[in-house]
Amino acid sequence: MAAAIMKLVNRSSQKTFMGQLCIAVTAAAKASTAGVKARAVLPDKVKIVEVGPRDGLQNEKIIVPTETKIHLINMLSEAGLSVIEATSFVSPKWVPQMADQMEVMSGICRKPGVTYPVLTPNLKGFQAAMKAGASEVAIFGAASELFSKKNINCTVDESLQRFEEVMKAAKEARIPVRGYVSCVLGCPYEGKVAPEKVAYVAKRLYDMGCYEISLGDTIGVGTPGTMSVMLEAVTKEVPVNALAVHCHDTYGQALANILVALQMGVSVVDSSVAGLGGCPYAQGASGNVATEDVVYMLHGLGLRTGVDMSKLMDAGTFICRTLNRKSNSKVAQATCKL
Ligand SMILES: CC(C)(COP(=O)([O-])OP(=O)([O-])OC[C@H]1O[C@@H](n2cnc3c(N)ncnc32)[C@H](O)[C@@H]1OP(=O)([O-])[O-])[C@@H](O)C(=O)NCCC(=O)NCCSC(=O)C[C@@](C)(O)CC(=O)[O-]
Repeated sequence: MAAAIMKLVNRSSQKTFMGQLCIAVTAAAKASTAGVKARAVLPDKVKIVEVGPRDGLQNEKIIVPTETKIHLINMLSEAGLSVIEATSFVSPKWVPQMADQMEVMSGICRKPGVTYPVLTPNLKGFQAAMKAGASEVAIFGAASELFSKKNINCTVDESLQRFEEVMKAAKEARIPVRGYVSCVLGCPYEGKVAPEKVAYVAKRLYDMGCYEISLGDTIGVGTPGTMSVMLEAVTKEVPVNALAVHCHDTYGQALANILVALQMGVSVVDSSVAGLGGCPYAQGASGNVATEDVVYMLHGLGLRTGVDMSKLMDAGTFICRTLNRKSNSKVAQATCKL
């Protein structure tokens, strides 16, 4: 597949290359997964869910000042991102980096038309999020028992029971709820994860009322082949227009995996500015795919995102300079916006 792609690079403009890369990736996915049908047509608009301020920053070793978080979120909304996951209402003993949830929520400049979802693992988190004025929340489960235990200290079925309580309260308060399924393409503790288990958890979250299910390759081990097999299983249970993909880039496969998901009808992509992040309960997992790289690919494919690349790059530069770290975005590296 690499040779085929290089051939295409040599004789194509960037836009044509992206189109042809689509075809090459589809061919590879088809070859490795008998029976998988990729859609010929890509969505014309893709919603990006920016998770940098939460998924990205939760893993930073040094506590990031609240003012920095607020400034980053405001820069991201100015860049045209319409969904920015702002923080999480989890136990500060488990994730100290998110202990300033209240201050972050009260400090950000809420731009009309932008939503700022927050993670809520249980009713306590949901109630705190309501006090902070959150207008959307996310519950987060896993397709792996061991990961569930390490991340939220309960089994998958226990977590689903907790989420029912959150859903009930959210319905009463008319708050939309997004659902996450972690470890959809592999688990740091259990290894392989069955696509049927992913489909089971995704369906449970969808049936209890989540309007969107984000499928997380938490440790970034997926490939276009495993992504298409997993999506094939999940789309039998959950409508594709209610799915999002959330790819970490540990093995450099995230953009290819996203492309396969788009071809299979997914039109919501999670990403993190400057590729910040990792999960504190998944050692060795790298950050999310960089938002800059996703936007570059999508715009190259002629798809609309509503994101202003230049302002997005400024947000990436700001957070990298402030944290004194190198951007994981290839686009930022290529254009020296570091
Ligand atoms: C779920 C719990 C709380 C269970 O933790 P627990 O210890 O089992 O909870 P508990 O109910 O026994 O309570 C223990 C203490 O925590 C407090 N507590 C209880 N709930 C809350 C709350 N909501 N907010 C604040 N405090 C809370 C509670 O009040 C009590 O306080 P104490 O009496 O000891 O002083 C804990 O395991 C936790 O906070 N886990 C969060 C882990 C986390 O945030 N992980 C990262 C996010 S997931 C992720 O990154 C993956 C994702 C979404 O990005 C997708 C992907 O990449 O795959």
